[in-house]
Amino acid sequence: MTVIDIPGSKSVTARALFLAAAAEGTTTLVGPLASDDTEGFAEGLAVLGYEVERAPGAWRVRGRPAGPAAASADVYCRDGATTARFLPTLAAAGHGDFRFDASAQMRRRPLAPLTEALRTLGVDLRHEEAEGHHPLRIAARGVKGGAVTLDAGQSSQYLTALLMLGPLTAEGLSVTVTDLVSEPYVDITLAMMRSFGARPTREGDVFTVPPTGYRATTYAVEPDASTASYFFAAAALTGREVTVPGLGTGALQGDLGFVDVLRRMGADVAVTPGGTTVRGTGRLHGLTVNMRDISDTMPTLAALAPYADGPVRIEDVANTRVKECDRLEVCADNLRRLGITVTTGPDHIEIHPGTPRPAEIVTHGDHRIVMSFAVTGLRTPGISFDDPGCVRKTFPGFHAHWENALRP
Ligand SMILES: O=C(O)C1=C[C@@H](OP(=O)(O)O)[C@@H](O)[C@H](O)C1
Ligand SMILES: C=C(OP(=O)(O)O)C(=O)O
Repeated sequence: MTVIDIPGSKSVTARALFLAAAAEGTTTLVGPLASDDTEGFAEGLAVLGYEVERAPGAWRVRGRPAGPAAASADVYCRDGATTARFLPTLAAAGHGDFRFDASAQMRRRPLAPLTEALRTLGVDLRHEEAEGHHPLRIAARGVKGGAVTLDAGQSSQYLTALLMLGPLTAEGLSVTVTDLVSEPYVDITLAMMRSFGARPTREGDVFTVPPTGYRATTYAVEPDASTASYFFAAAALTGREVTVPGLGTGALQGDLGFVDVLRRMGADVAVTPGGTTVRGTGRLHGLTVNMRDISDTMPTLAALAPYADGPVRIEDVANTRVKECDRLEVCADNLRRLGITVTTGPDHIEIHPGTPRPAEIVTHGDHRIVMSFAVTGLRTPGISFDDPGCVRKTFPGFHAHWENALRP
């Protein structure tokens, strides 16, 4: 049995940083993820004037319920969509003149439903270049609150940002969603807001958040379930048994549901209060699966799929086209480089069984393309990457960890 220590969840760390910054008192995050995304978030907070202390394994944030200490700031959000969508929303609740920018990759990713909702709530927000994209400027004067309608069919992060803003408004917030992807991420948001003393509620498509503010706490960050998916897929492919402690029945992250896909394909899976174990059985069946809720694991499955005994069809993942790259086409293109037959449609990908041949994977700077095709590489020697270092976004130590844990 191989026990794998997986770094902290990116999604949980980003939310915890927002909530800690907005809370009354000082919060300690235990086991936060230290990676480009989350360090970028923490540095963004520091530029806004929050006190953030980062020691290995524990980060402390002194909350400022009134908002950023800086009267003006220029914040660079790097590649992180959580940073690029959550931080401007936090700043909007304060008072000051703030500019936000991001990497070329993040500048291409959409923002409009969130920034339109903020404007509806009275926030003075201006896109400097392309409408609905970074860079942007906010003249923050606090947010009164009220009711907004939101299309979160492209990204749940718009809704998460607005929900986390709710307790900081003067009168509370109500958000009606007309569409919603990646719904389990919203459950993470609601659960974590409650851990910081807020009282959000949901009735169908309507989310209501009273203006309670937040209270500091000590918050333990669970391991990252999307990162764990590569190690679980490795077990299913190679017949090993892999256990990830700390990610079990009580986990917040929907991406742990990836192990249900592996179970359907033939792997043995045990999810217990202490962690999750996947054991490969030698069977890997083809299947059709809807990954709308867990689309960060679509590339993991796509990279494993050639080894299944029938076609693997992944449906309802249109929004993977607006991630770090167009993941549907980039997965298809790389699988074709490996000699595999693939078709794509607007919201699906279908991969046929085959024997991958060695090739260089074109990563488009997408960490998940590297980590996913590392799974393919366990059975196909000679797979390389044009930019292996882009794993720094969520898992800087990936390559060493992978070699140590899984190479024979
Ligand atoms: O809220 C979050 O932490 C995230 C939500 C998901 O994004 P979308 O809602 O854009 O699918 C996910 O893909 C991303 O990695 C993290
Ligand atoms: C889509 C991702 O990241 P984000 O949207 O947070 O940049 C991801 O980590 O796969």
